[in-house]
Amino acid sequence: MKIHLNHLSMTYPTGKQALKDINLTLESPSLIGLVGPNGAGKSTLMKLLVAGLLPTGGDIAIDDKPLTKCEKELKKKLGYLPQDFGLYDELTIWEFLDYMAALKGIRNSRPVIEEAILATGLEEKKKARIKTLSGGQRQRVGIAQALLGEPEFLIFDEPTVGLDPEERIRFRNFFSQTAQDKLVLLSTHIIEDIQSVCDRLIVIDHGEILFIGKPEELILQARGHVGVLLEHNGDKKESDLRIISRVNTAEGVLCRGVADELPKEARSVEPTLEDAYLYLITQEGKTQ
Ligand SMILES: Nc1ncnc2c1ncn2[C@@H]1O[C@H](COP(=O)(O)OP(=O)(O)OP(=O)(O)O)[C@@H](O)[C@H]1O
Repeated sequence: MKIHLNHLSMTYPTGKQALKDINLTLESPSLIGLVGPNGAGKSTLMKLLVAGLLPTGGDIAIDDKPLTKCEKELKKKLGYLPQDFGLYDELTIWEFLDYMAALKGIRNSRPVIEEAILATGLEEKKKARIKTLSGGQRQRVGIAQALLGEPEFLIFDEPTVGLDPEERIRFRNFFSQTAQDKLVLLSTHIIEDIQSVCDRLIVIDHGEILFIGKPEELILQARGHVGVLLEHNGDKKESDLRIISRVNTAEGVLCRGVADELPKEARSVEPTLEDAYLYLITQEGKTQ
């Protein structure tokens, strides 16, 4: 499956331009991480991809056909977990998935539902009412409904929000397994979630793409721009380093930060993906 976004723009009726001239090709199989700060335009991009919104400029092509001409076909191949996904509290997991399968037009839904329940580890809970589930279990139900009918293209908008670290690890592994033969697009602002699993990364901010490439390529861009320095007790030095974390140590507070040019008191360190992402975002902030 190949999805091509051609000069895509979206301006809401309020006048807010949420996406500006996006050009992008997504191809299966791959697991693509879409990252950006709050309000960057991630959800808008996902809604356009599922034809939940119509772009105000440009177009989207699915396997070289305009999305406007193959919306039905796309919906059959699509699994989508929106950010604000409502569940029917009074239904059991099974009943809810049965209902979603009917909406998707899936015939003989029993084996399909069983498979989605198995994939999300919900076997023991399948007869439980949704209102009795934990946040992580509810999120799993959302993912299970996206998986119904073996979709080729999966979109998960902030799937790990509100989950505990253990659940997040479980989901990460799950996404990388799922993406082996599909196109999976995962939006998040938690870099850790995509660090080890995505083969491609798209960073957006203020409706524009700042980076497309492999996570290692983003890390390379930040080499020489990430440093640490010790802040002795009570001595908060003014520095050009934009601090991104502080850790208490026996010698004082160890600050980690990014800068175009590292101050001489800072020691250069190997960037993590999160450092590299924050460096990119701060660079962009300067040109705004
Ligand atoms: N229906 C709407 N009408 C007007 N403006 C909107 C609408 N939906 C989103 N926006 C604005 O468009 C911009 C992009 O929003 P979007 O929800 O796509 O960002 P996001 O990256 O998904 O953010 P978050 O991580 O906070 O969900 C924001 O400034 C937002 O306020």
